[in-house]
Amino acid sequence: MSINKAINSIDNDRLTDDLNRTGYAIIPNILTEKECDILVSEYNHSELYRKTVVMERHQYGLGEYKYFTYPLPDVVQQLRTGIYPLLAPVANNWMKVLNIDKEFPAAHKELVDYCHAEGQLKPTPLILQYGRSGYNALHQDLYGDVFFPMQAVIILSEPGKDFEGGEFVLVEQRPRAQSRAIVLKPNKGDLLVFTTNFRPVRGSRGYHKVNMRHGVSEITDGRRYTLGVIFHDAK
Ligand SMILES: O=C(O)CCC(=O)C(=O)O
Ligand SMILES: [Fe+2]
Repeated sequence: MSINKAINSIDNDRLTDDLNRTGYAIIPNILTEKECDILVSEYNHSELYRKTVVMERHQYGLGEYKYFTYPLPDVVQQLRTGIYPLLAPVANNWMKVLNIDKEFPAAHKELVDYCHAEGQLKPTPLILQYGRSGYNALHQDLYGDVFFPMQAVIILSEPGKDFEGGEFVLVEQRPRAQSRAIVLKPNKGDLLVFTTNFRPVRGSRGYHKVNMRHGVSEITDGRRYTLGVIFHDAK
């Protein structure tokens, strides 16, 4: 199945409902095994990337990631432009219920144009690699004043076969309450959409902001690769 076909067959109502209820959604089988394997096999093709980050040097965790350069590989470009239009209406509704005067454009190209006009020129999609003992500390991916409130990852390795451990962790910082952890185990090729910084939650006096951070628990064995798709560009 082509990526466009996979994206077209997403159940949009369910995606919207999951995001509104929980701040995340898992969409199975967006990439084929082969598409995942190709991205992994190109991890050492240095011409595809603009920057490599060794995570332990910044205390981001243990592992390494590389930001793609423009033009993005076709698969990454298709995912970024294909998924965005499904998420923009959800993001706009989030801003509306939180009384934030912000509207995201319907097409991804317009969001990129806006980022570029604000001096955020660098592409943010990335590929991450963690070996045994690797992990990703809880964080948010904000790269400037312009940011889209949701992002996506695709797991490129098979849990239980290519690696053990390495769960995807979301932590919800509830206002005036203790934080709540959510542990997710997507399969190879699955797309996981999640909240980048905050989402609306309905309380007794209307909606309030709930802050979310994400990370990856320790990889206890093997090697785990992921593709990260962030919709805004970076300063
Ligand atoms: O490796 C992961 O699952 C998390 C990657 C990540 O932090 C990101 O794509 O922003
Ligand atoms: Fe991240």
